[in-house]
Amino acid sequence: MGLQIENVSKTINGQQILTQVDLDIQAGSIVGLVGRNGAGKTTLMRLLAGEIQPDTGDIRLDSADLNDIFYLDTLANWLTGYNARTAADVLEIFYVNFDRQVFFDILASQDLSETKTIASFSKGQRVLIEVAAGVASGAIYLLFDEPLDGLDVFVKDYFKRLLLEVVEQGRSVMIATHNLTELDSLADRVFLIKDSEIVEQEKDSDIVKIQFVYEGDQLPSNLLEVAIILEQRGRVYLALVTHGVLDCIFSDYLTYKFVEILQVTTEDIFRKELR
Ligand SMILES: Nc1ncnc2c1ncn2[C@@H]1O[C@H](COP(=O)(O)OP(=O)(O)OP(=O)(O)O)[C@@H](O)[C@H]1O
Repeated sequence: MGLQIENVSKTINGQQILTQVDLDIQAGSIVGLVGRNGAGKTTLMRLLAGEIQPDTGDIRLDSADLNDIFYLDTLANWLTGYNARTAADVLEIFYVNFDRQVFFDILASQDLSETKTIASFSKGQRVLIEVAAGVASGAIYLLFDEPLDGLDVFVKDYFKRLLLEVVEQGRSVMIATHNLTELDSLADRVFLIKDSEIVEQEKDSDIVKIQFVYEGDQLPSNLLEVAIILEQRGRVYLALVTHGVLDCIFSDYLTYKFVEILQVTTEDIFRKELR
């Protein structure tokens, strides 16, 4: 069950964008897609939505119906000349299960007018209209490119609640984002695109984030070789290490003091993988 991508590669204008990508999106899950600017996140979404074709590989959908995927390519140009009512007329054509009531209820809950031209809404409000369209579309797979961009904290909270409702219905969401902190509280799985390849970020990886005070003048070279120092303030260090290194640090309690283990975030992994 789900949406499966197998061995997908894509070249655009001679540039290898994606190489042998394998990914599956299970029913009722939220998947995060991260990577540096230009890594290929939007390209992957366009492939999933059937807007462009892979050079090699397969994209398989359990229902075999591409209308089960909701994706709006360029938000800036999307239906901006319409208002919500006329946009709903267009969306109904594309998504056979589009539910106008759900669409208008979401807009009303956020005080967004049905008759105002979409172009005249703020950036964050337009994002919300896109999300409302996705939820109301009835599509099983919702692909959102930077949906957290420009949302204030209250709208973000509302967005998260909407996503949880979507997931409870057995539908799935893919979010491409640079907002790694928000992803931690949202995504069941996170995939990183790096050098045109995709890697799932293991939540239970061997990496540990620690904060400690080092009493010596300079961190020893054997630690520098294996640790990633995220931050240094005076003698206080924030670092990523493996469990094995942690054991050595704990055994040297005279020079390493106040060692505190902190939660590893997606942002930490991102920094580690891409440095
Ligand atoms: N139509 C196109 N013509 C030429 N190059 C393209 C085209 N579409 C994408 N690319 C290139 O493919 C690469 C990946 O672009 P893509 O938009 O998928 O990246 P992204 O990860 O979404 O980036 P960002 O985080 O900046 O939005 C970039 O180098 C981009 O220039």
